[in-house]
Amino acid sequence: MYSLAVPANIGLSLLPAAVSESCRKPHVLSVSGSDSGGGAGMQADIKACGALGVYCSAAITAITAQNTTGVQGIQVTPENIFAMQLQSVLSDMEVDVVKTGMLPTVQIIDILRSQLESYPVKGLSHCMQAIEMHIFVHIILCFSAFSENTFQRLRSGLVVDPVLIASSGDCLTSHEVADMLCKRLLPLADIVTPNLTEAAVLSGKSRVCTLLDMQEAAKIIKDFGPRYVLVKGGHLQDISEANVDLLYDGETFYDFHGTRVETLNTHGTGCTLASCIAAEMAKGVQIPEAVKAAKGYIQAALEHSKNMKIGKGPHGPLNHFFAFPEYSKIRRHHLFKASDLRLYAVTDSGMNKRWQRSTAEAVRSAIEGGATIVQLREKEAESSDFFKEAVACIEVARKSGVPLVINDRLDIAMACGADGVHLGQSDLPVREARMLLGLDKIIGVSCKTVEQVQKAYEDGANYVGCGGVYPTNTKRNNRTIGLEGLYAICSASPLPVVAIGGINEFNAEEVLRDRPSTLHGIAVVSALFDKPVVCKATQVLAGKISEFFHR
Ligand SMILES: Cc1ncc(COP(=O)(O)OP(=O)(O)O)c(N)n1
Ligand SMILES: Cc1ncsc1CCOP(=O)(O)O
Ligand SMILES: [Mg+2]
Repeated sequence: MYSLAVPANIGLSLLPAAVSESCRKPHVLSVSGSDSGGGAGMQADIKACGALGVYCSAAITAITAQNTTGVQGIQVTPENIFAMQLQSVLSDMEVDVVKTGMLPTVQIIDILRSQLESYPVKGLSHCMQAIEMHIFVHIILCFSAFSENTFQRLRSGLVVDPVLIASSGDCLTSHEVADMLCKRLLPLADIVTPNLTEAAVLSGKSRVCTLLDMQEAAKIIKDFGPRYVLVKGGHLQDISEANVDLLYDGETFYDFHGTRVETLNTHGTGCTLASCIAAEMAKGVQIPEAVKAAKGYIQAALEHSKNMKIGKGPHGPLNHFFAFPEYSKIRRHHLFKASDLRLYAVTDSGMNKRWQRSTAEAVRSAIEGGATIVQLREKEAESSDFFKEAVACIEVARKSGVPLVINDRLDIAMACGADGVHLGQSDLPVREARMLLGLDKIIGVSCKTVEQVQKAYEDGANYVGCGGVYPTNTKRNNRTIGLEGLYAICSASPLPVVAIGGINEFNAEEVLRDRPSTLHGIAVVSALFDKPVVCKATQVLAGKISEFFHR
């Protein structure tokens, strides 16, 4: 089992990541009920996404009359206008992730399912194709494991919060609806997020009240087809286990520990958690990391809401915007963002020595000039020297909030507390590196083929380094794949890609002009470090590439 303590400030650290320079906003479509009290449902979804810098559109499934004392009334949205809301948004706007909340009737679920088939969101188109392919391959290969894997890994873009019972205890839907949810929606879902009561309903168990029950329920729910099941243990009987959420991917259970916050202002935490997961996914974050980030946000929101007084009832709402006044003061934590790849500086001590500067000085200059991430690449150094250099460079990078990763050497990365590691195909396997580094750290992988990219994705990498795009003297005996090779990989990649190899201020435009959407930047060695003034060289390159990231 994978154990993860969630630091209370992680939500805060996420917020600046939301202040994106790119004009295209990650987009979540919330399909949920309206809460007149403003604490849960659609209102919570929009606030949570907004707080994380993600655009949120809305298809309202029902209008509820609610306040801090409970639910006073429910009016289901007429089917035609519900369908029209979905159609309006999905036909016009680029939705990254659909997040569902209250789905009050089987008709509403049916409409949603068929609209998702007509207007597949990012990843769901793959899913639909994958279902067809799955059925086909299933027949051909007689239910082989291959077909199942193919089916599983091609999905993304749907978060299902199975809102069956309100936090006040009010029942919001019927068993018939729960059944429909399992059969029609869960097979499409990336993740489903039941609390203990919902996990019992979905799994058909009479009660889910221990960690073992949670595991059993997760396994049963997984069989309906979602890629991940997150059973939320907020109300576990055993107080020592309370606040443990279990994430299950069909093989491994990941447990996420939070610290209990003594507060009654908990209305809407389920909706908020699922929305945060959807928001992080919309930014390109992978699901286990999205869950961790979302838990961190909830924890911080609970902390900051405990003294808030809204309404006379027992369950007040969260303050979703707790960190806004703090915006300017918050230093970015190194939760990976694809935009970090924009101008990726890879050091070379040989070059820096030739120009008579230490690696730390070179890193400082590259960051001053606009490098967005730094990789320390030492092919010859003794471990002790590499470690010392890494410590010095991390000190420099931390001051500016630019992430720093170590090339090849997981041991050095861990020992010096770097933000991550960049691994080649012959280095330690990514899956093992992820187990050792945990979910917070960045893992990049060098890939030259679509199969390598797919594996990197499955094993938990954050990004892919792809090249050599052009011939280079910096890395000998390295096959050049050209722009076509790069773009072929980008178009098949579920991960953000950075291009590397022979890129400089003269050809960067060519690489980025018609870039596929998964190509998030360029990585360079000699174009920065084989120059007399690193800061100037970085500024020039940053200037050349900036226009391609302001669409
Ligand atoms: C961003 C980035 N992409 C690719 C590489 C190459 O890594 P690898 O293939 O392991 O080769 P070495 O750099 O270790 O020689 C990279 N370093 N960075
Ligand atoms: C490390 C690496 N991996 C593929 S090409 C390359 C070298 C890139 O160096 P340069 O930017 O000087 O061509
Ligand atoms: Mg390597």
